[in-house]
Amino acid sequence: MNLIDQKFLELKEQNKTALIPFLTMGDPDVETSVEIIKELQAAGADIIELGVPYSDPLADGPVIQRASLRALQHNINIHSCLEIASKARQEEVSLPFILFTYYNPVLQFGLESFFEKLRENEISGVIIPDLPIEEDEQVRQLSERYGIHLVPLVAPTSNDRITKISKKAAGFVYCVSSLGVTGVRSSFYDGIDDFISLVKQSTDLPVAVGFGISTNEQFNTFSKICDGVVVGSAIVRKIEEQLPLLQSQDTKAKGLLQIREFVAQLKE
Ligand SMILES: O=P(O)(O)OC[C@@H](O)[C@@H](O)c1c[nH]c2ccccc12
Repeated sequence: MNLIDQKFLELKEQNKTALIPFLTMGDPDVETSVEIIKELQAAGADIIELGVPYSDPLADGPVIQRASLRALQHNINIHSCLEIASKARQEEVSLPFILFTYYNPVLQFGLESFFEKLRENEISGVIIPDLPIEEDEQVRQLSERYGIHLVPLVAPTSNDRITKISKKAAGFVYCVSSLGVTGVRSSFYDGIDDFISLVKQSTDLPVAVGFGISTNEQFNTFSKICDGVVVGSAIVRKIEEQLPLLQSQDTKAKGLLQIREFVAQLKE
């Protein structure tokens, strides 16, 4: 069974909601990303979105854009992200991984070898935000052949495409809570409850929500209506704040602890 399916089943039995952190791989470097992933597991994360930095992250706000720039200074690419995933596994991280990447790096890598490598490195899912369902047939066939869940995004403006997207979904359906780009928010799309219930009616798969979520209160609010909550920018911002501590061996542990404590309180 795919690790994502297994995780959602476990959480459903415990009547719990998945905490799904996103972080930009290689920010600030490969070794630190592996250490942060270990902290996320210790903090109670359930599934991790491993973000592949990209030069033109059109759906990302300033926090993730800055993280991508920092990572790209170290020439982080899909190969490095696979290396990070593999090293995290060697360090006893057993959580399901989802590779989050824009489509261009996948095309550069080669579609078939991309999925071969995902399977080799025990990555259970992939999210490609700029691959519309109308153009994803070849990617979908490969994802099914290699047993990697191609997790779709639905937005409040998806309307009549929600059913079409949900029918082809695998793993879970990712509801984007707001229009615009990623980034911490204090309010969300007006009518978000109706939007999420519409998505839940369109699929038997788990439904997760993301975009803008940064506090324990917001996590608890969404956990009443969703099976998973994605938190990206707030965690990437916490990493950014800790960079001075993370970059020195003497203070690295303190910086990692700050990240772990921030993530742990989201789900308390
Ligand atoms: O950063 P936020 O506002 O917490 O949203 C999650 C987001 O980071 C992550 O899922 C993601 C990162 N880049 C994206 C681009 C499109 C959709 C989603 C994403």
